[in-house]
Amino acid sequence: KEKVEITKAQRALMKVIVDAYNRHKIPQDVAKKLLQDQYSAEENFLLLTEMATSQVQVLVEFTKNIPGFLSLNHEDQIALLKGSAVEAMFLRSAQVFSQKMPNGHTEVLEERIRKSGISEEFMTPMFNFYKSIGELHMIEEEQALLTAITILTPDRPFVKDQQAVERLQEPMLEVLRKLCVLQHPQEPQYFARLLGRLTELRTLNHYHAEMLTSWRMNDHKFTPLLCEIWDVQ
Ligand SMILES: Cc1cc(OCc2c(-c3c(Cl)cncc3Cl)noc2C(C)C)ccc1-c1ccc2c(C(=O)O)cn(C)c2c1
Repeated sequence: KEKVEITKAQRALMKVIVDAYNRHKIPQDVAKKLLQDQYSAEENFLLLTEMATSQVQVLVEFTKNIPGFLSLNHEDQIALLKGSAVEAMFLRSAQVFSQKMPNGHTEVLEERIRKSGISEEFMTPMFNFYKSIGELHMIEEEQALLTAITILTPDRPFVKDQQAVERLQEPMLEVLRKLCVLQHPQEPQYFARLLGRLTELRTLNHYHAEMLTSWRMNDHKFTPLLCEIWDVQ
């Protein structure tokens, strides 16, 4: 039986990531807007666009706190953010869903997503993903590390120095592997299940590109920040 122990250095790395993850969240006044009572498809789209824009800002701040990220080549920093934004946002919105947000936000959020001009064919994989994340009952350390690992994916488009990104991602994967063994001793496959979610996330990129196209076809406007990070307009 392998004796798994998280070293002091690994615990320090985990603390930096979790603190950054907890520090950077969508401001409450933005999240609260979900509860306002207009429910038209237009209103829902505008609210979700505001959420997404706020979430991108949160994501950029979180990423800047990942040890070593700011030492990467600047173009690679941009390539990693652009390449991982949708996945990190699906991961965050899935975690928010499964945490059963306070006072019924979850139902309201689901209602707004279902009525924002997203076609049925994208709803199913999206809510299946939300469900599969919910079933994992991740602790916040796992959520924070999984988000950092998603951002530090070396084979994003246009990344020049993939080895430099691998050198940052590998220690995160090792800490997460040990954490999973310690947190879920009765489930040796838990770490593999977490990594399986990252594969599922990649498929959502494809659906999301189609969602953007169909929104744009119906003349929906995005914010400058979303246009920049998602290469639209
Ligand atoms: C819930 C959502 C949706 C969202 O994006 C909304 C969108 C998406 C899309 C879709 Cl629908 C689902 N998943 C990922 C994408 Cl990226 N694709 O396009 C859009 C807009 C532009 C219409 C962005 C962000 C949040 C979000 C994130 C965190 C929190 C949070 C907390 O951290 O405490 C509290 N609340 C209410 C949150 C809401």
